[in-house]
Amino acid sequence: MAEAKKLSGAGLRGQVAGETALCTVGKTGTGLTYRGYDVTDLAANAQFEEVAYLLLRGKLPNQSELDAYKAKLKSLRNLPDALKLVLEQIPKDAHPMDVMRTGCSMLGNLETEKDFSEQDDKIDRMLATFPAIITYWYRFAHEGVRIDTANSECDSIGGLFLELLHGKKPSELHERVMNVSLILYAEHEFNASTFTARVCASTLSDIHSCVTGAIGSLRGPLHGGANEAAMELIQKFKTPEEAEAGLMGMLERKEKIMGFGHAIYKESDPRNAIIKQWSEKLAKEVGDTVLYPVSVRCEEVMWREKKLFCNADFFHASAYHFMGIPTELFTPIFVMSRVSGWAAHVKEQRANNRIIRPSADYTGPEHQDWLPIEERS
Ligand SMILES: CC(=O)SCCNC(=O)CCNC(=O)[C@H](O)C(C)(C)COP(=O)(O)OP(=O)(O)OC[C@H]1O[C@@H](n2cnc3c(N)ncnc32)[C@H](O)[C@@H]1OP(=O)(O)O
Ligand SMILES: O=C([O-])CC(=O)C(=O)O
Repeated sequence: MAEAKKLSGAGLRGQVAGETALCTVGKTGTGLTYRGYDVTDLAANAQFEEVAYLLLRGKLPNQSELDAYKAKLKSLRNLPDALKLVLEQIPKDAHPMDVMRTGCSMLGNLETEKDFSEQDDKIDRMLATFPAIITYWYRFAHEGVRIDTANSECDSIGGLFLELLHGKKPSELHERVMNVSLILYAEHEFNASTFTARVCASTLSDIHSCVTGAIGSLRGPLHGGANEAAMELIQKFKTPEEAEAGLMGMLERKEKIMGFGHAIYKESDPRNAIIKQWSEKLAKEVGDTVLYPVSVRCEEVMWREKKLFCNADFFHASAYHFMGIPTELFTPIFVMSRVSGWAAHVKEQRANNRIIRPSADYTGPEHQDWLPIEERS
């Protein structure tokens, strides 16, 4: 009893809460695989759509399967008018993660999953429309423009997002970085948002409810929201020396440094080295002499002082910034990617379901006698 209490009080860390064939995280202190494929190989060679297919359909697609899958996703990019109307009501100062949550939920109202035989089509529709949902709202709220989300030039989901955001086809480099980023964020075993999706799925709820709940979990700064918090941090510093002094002060005051540390990895987050390389390339492209060196110094200081390493979020901040992406849209990009992992977990849960319902150790008062209202203090 006492042991169980200690464990549940500590965020269920180290407890096995189910089975998955989708992903391994940090098996050797580091390392990340999707259905047995190393994320480093996937990030170097695959397209995000290929990885989504792998997660959702169980195998890497051959060329004709990939072509057909991409064509299907491309054909699903239009937004229903009723969804556009809802997005147009959301204020400019709303948090874009709230927009994603509402957008997903509204899509579920308009195109409800009536039974699980529809799940693949509903999932593909979410993959195809999420970049459109966030950019439609963003451009309408900030510029008063109603963008056409259905007829963009880019084939890829990452390219589509940049094209809709900036109103022009992205460079090859930027489309490639978005592709890598979406691959890195696609799946991560029983992280908080995925676990949320699985708990919801275990009640036999619909796919939009599972994903809407997961978006809510991802929003927090201890999870997906850390990429935005990391951007706010590095933007405070003008030089690596300032960054070092600033971080030392924060550590002394026992403040959390966003973008560092991990619940599972003990040595490093393998996604960091990959996105860091791309951030460096982008820094060169834009002639940055501040944000990238500041980020590198933060990494050095955190390792030297605390043996804490950058997680996937830290160098994503500078990489996204160099591509002209507003900070508040960083976490919605995570959603565009992770919907593939969430949905794959929902499918896996449904295929072998039992309602997820753990127990709690009771820590409240023992029996209390009923008190009539006039006798209460
Ligand atoms: C894609 C993702 O979602 S990755 C995670 C993104 N989140 C962040 O970057 C937020 C910052 N990081 C954190 O808050 C944590 O490291 C988490 C939430 C990721 C993991 O939390 P936990 O598993 O509870 O951390 P863990 O048990 O390893 O912490 C060990 C110690 O390091 C400290 N620590 C961990 N991360 C940090 C950090 N980023 N900054 C300062 N100290 C930290 C903890 O406070 C704890 O100290 P204590 O023993 O004195 O209490
Ligand atoms: O696994 C976790 O706890 C958080 C994480 O890195 C992710 O979801 O990508």
